[in-house]
Amino acid sequence: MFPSPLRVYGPAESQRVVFEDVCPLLTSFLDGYNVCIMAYGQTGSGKSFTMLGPRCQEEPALLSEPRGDAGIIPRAAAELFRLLSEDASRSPEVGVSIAEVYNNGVVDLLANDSCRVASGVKRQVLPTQQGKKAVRGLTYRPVHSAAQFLTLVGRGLQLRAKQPTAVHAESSRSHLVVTVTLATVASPRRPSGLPSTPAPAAAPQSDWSASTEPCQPAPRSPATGRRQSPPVPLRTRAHGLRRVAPDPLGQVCATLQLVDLAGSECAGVSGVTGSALRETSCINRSLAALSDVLGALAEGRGHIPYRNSRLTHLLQDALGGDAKLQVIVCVSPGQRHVAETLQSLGFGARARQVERSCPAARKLR
Ligand SMILES: Nc1ncnc2c1ncn2[C@@H]1O[C@H](COP(=O)(O)OP(=O)(O)OP(=O)(O)O)[C@@H](O)[C@H]1O
Repeated sequence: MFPSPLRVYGPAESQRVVFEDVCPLLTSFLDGYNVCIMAYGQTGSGKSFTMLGPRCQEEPALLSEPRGDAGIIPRAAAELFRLLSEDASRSPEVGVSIAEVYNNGVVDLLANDSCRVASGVKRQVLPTQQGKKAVRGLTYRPVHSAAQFLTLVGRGLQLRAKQPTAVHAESSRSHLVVTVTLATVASPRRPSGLPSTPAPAAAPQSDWSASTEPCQPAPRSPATGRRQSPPVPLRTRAHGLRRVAPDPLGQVCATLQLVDLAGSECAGVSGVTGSALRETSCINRSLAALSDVLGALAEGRGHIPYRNSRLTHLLQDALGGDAKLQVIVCVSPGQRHVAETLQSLGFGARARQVERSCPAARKLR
């Protein structure tokens, strides 16, 4: 077992600093690895702030040039398209789908109803022919810029379930999963200036089987000056993680999942009743199922209970497959939250025992 690095961000640390540690995973994604970055923590502890930024749900579109308190998703969108623009040898197709897990159902947040009005549509998680998990019928939109990407995220957020509680006036009542798909034609890297590879015609089905292609040395980011290889030791080369293999047509399709989990909460403290109480119960059960899955993976158990909740079923390939997983645990420093904070840190410790994980802890400012 390789110990995973643990980074604690204090209350004064900026969103930029947090993103600097996430940034190398984008290079991994471009290099053909599947990646999942998720924020976990009690309600009101700063998960949406970390992943999206402040008051994001009120914005029609998130800024494509991230500034100030912009979170991981807008920064990742900008960095992704910046990196893509730097390499003329790639002719990628980038696509986005956005789903929420609400009351143990998967809802497509980019779907339109029969009148072409944006409305969440329930979907099912089903196995693919490759034995992976996919959401059948999930809307997939090609994007060509960070601005397009973030317009879609803004649109999805308009539909995301929210509910004021005694703890948090804008509490998210669902787990948000933004999936970015990057389809490229597999070819050796070539110096820029040479003719580029033709773009794939359509979003391909992913194939997560193994490849033995060696990794390229990563360049330094002009933004941060840091080398953009993944933080070591994530479960990477040394741990046997592999890039996505090309399909028979030579296409590589890697996925980046950006997950803003709903917050764990004590119904007695958040004061919810009626339908909100049902939401709380579903949120807590799905988070417990997530913790159980990580525990089973950490212990190397033969049976991993992915199917105990829609959340773990949806994230099965990221949790137990060949993805690089980064968990950011958000905690509130207040004394009255100590029980929830300990529970969240316990979750982080559990995630850390899974060889692939690289949890970081974050305090609310
Ligand atoms: N690091 C931070 N600096 C400044 N403000 C923050 C920080 N983290 C969170 N906040 C603020 O705290 C409030 C709660 O944060 P946020 O909405 O991200 O919580 P959450 O964990 O997503 O909650 P829930 O699970 O209930 O949706 C928001 O007003 C947010 O802007």
